[in-house]
Amino acid sequence: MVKRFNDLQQLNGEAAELFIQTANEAIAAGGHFTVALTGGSSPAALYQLLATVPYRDQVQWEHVYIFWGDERWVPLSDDRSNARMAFETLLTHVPIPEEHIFPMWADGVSPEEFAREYEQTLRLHLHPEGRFDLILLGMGPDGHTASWFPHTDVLHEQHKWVVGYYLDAQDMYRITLTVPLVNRAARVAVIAYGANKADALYEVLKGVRNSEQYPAQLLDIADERITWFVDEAAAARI
Ligand SMILES: O=C(O)[C@H](O)[C@@H](O)[C@H](O)[C@H](O)COP(=O)(O)O
Repeated sequence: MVKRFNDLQQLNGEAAELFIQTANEAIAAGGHFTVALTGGSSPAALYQLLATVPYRDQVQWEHVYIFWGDERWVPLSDDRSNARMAFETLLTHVPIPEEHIFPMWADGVSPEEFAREYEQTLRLHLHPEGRFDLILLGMGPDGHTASWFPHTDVLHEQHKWVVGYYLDAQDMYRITLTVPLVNRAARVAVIAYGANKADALYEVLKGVRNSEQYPAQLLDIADERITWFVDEAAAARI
């Protein structure tokens, strides 16, 4: 479903409520909550909100396990790191055990080998079939999500859960969860706001099927399991 907001504070408030509700349901049902965070700039305000009262006190952080949907292959100290942004806005401000946080970065290993190791870690923590309780995503102006960039091979990966690959367009390696793993999640929340997302949002939600060009079209899960949190500027064409 698509939730449209005039006000970003309200958008982030409702996204925070979804995070909290999903966490509490998962913890009540199975004792822990597995979530993959997104990077980019859009989720920063949501993460800051989750780190503040009253939201922060509504999550049993000791039962939360943090992964990432994708990452730029850079050290955690690099200001391009998605993990760094999450630590600065959320993870250092809530009582989550350090051993419950799994950044997509390691020194001294290739991105490809890291991806294989990260997949093994996921197999230890996710429900047997590899189902996250929640995956947070953003969407680029080009219609990419996670690190599913247009015309890349990762769009066609149907077996691996995690892939590390060199992204020519950005001259950097990326680590990303794959399409089948994301589409298996119990819930997905996509945060996309700003006028620069309007064309891509139209193509992804209403346009002709062209997932090579608009990879977020690959988010092919039942409507009640995915929520798009968009502002009116991004929703101008839908
Ligand atoms: O590593 C990344 O860049 C993100 O994971 C990426 O998929 C992001 O969600 C989109 O690029 C939107 O980014 P903005 O929120 O900054 O527009």
